[in-house]
Amino acid sequence: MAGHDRKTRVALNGYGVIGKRVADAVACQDDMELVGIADIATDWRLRTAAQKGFKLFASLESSIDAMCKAGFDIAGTLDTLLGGADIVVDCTPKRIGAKNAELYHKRDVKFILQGGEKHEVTGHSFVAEASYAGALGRQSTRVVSCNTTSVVRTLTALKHAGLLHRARGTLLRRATDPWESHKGGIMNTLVPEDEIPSHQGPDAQSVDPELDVVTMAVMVPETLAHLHYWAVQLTRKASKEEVIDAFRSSPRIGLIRMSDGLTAINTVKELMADIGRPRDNLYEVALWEDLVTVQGDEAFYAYMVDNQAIVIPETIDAIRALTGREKNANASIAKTNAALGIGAPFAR
Ligand SMILES: NC(=O)C1=CN([C@@H]2O[C@H](COP(=O)(O)OP(=O)(O)OC[C@H]3O[C@@H](n4cnc5c(N)ncnc54)[C@H](OP(=O)(O)O)[C@@H]3O)[C@@H](O)[C@H]2O)C=CC1
Ligand SMILES: O=C(OP(=O)(O)O)[C@H](O)COP(=O)(O)O
Repeated sequence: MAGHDRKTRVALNGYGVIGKRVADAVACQDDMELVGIADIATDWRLRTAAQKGFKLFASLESSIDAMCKAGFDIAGTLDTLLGGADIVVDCTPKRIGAKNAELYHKRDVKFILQGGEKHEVTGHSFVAEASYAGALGRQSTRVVSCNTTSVVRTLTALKHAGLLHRARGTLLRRATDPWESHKGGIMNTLVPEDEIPSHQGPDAQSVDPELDVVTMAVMVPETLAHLHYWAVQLTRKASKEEVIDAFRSSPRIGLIRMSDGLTAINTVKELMADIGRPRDNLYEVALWEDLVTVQGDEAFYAYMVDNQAIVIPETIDAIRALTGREKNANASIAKTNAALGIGAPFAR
């Protein structure tokens, strides 16, 4: 904590799929303190937060009564919470974050939005390995969506190796989050996204405008994770080993092998459960090393994206970048990775 006499005080707004994972990740950083959680929920979801000892606040004045009636000890409103925070991580549902940004500006507090919001709301989009330096000292940034994060991580690895010319990817998107599969899932169908490119390609360019990337997406009837297939035009003829080495150089890409029995997305999730990752979180892009195929100057590969977990380490790094607590991207990435055990289960 050189140069800082106390921990960064982090507030969280929206304790859902992403928010609860961010809260746990903040709580295990030695340079951060989770000062409270704001939400509007009145059911079991917030009760688990209370049981963990997190201080609870009401995101909306209009929710206070219902939250108190539900038995929660509410310490105040979001406004009160912001008063004691250096930065707020907004993990509310799509488009609510953009509305909340007005309040954060008014309160002059630093803030992070998630990938459901547009780039324009913050004017900066974040993936640690690609745009950390640009976030230093800013008031706000947007951690891009799960699929977009994976696209930027993998293409940045190829770019850093001098191998990336242009990339075209097909994304098989999980239909809904597991805990909501009784509400919003699809069954016995495949649903193509209604435009090409799907949003992830342009979103990746909001992080790195140099990327020549097009994405197409289809929703599939499962809830475990997303699966990507990529065809990449390289800058030159290369060997399979060069392409694999490029991916290996990223601290947040985990190489897995079909030949090791990791033949499907459920087996990879089982591995995460077996090694004791909280909520079976797979923070890394899990890329099949033995599927990587290179023909002349073209590379083909596939990987898995745990939509619920991949943006969590990015959010932790974004906190250090905005607050200026750590100026060096690699140092922040290494610190976050160590705290969350990222990289350990994968062969380097
Ligand atoms: N789910 C995913 O896989 C991923 C999501 N994202 C992005 O992360 C963000 C959060 O998504 P996700 O975690 O799935 O959302 P969830 O719906 O799981 O969680 C949102 C939480 O915020 C609460 N909430 C609703 N309205 C407000 C409000 N006005 N103020 C405060 N809290 C509120 C919700 O309560 P209630 O349910 O009662 O409304 C819920 O507890 C979105 O931008 C999303 O696009 C990014 C990557 C992956
Ligand atoms: O950020 C995500 O996906 P995306 O990169 O396809 O936008 C998450 O899987 C959430 O997607 P959702 O909008 O289907 O809930």
